[in-house]
Amino acid sequence: MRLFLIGMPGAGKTTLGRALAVRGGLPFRDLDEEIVQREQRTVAEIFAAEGEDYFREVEARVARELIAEHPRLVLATGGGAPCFHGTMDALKAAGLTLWLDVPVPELVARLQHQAASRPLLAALPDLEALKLRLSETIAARTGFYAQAELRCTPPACTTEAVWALVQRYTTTA
Ligand SMILES: Nc1ncnc2c1ncn2[C@@H]1O[C@H](COP(=O)(O)OP(=O)(O)OP(=O)(O)O)[C@@H](O)[C@H]1O
Ligand SMILES: O=C(O)C1=C[C@@H](O)[C@@H](O)[C@H](O)C1
Ligand SMILES: [Mg+2]
Repeated sequence: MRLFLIGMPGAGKTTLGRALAVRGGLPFRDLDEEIVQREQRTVAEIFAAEGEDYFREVEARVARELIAEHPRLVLATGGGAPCFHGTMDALKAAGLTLWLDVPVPELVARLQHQAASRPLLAALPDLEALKLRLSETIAARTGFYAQAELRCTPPACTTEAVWALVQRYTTTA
């Protein structure tokens, strides 16, 4: 089986994805990390040198390559990945999608010290601006994220709770 974790930056896709892969004995990949490896530069460097459109093209291609390479997979996607180039449809066609739906105040608490390394959150003057940017981004993306078959929201996004959700879905679907 393939499980795709989607959601906002800071939602915990990488952290939970790794743990779920261990729990289920499945290979784990992180889409941002795969892009960085293949491009030999950071996400911030790609955005700065090539712009967002280029990043979205690479992201969409690498997502499809990972799907083709891995019949069994837990994939932590990038925050914007489902929203460009039909990738949400590609994920849904290839496996089970799970939306980590984390409220804005929690995202702010997690991201306030990390925003500088994230191109779409960098250069914001203060916490209010970060909050506004995250709220606007969620509003624009919810139409994609909400297409996921499964959704969890804290405090129910623990490894065991989500693994049980996945098991229930795969044995009844
Ligand atoms: N369940 C959790 N409770 C509290 N903090 C968490 C939880 N999961 C992750 N974090 C923290 O939130 C931050 C973001 O987590 P993580 O990198 O897993 O998110 P992500 O969704 O992969 O983000 P990105 O879109 O940037 O890749 C990290 O500092 C991580 O330690
Ligand atoms: O939310 C986004 O659009 C992004 C999230 C990160 O995972 C990276 O994919 C990149 O910084 C863009
Ligand atoms: Mg991540």
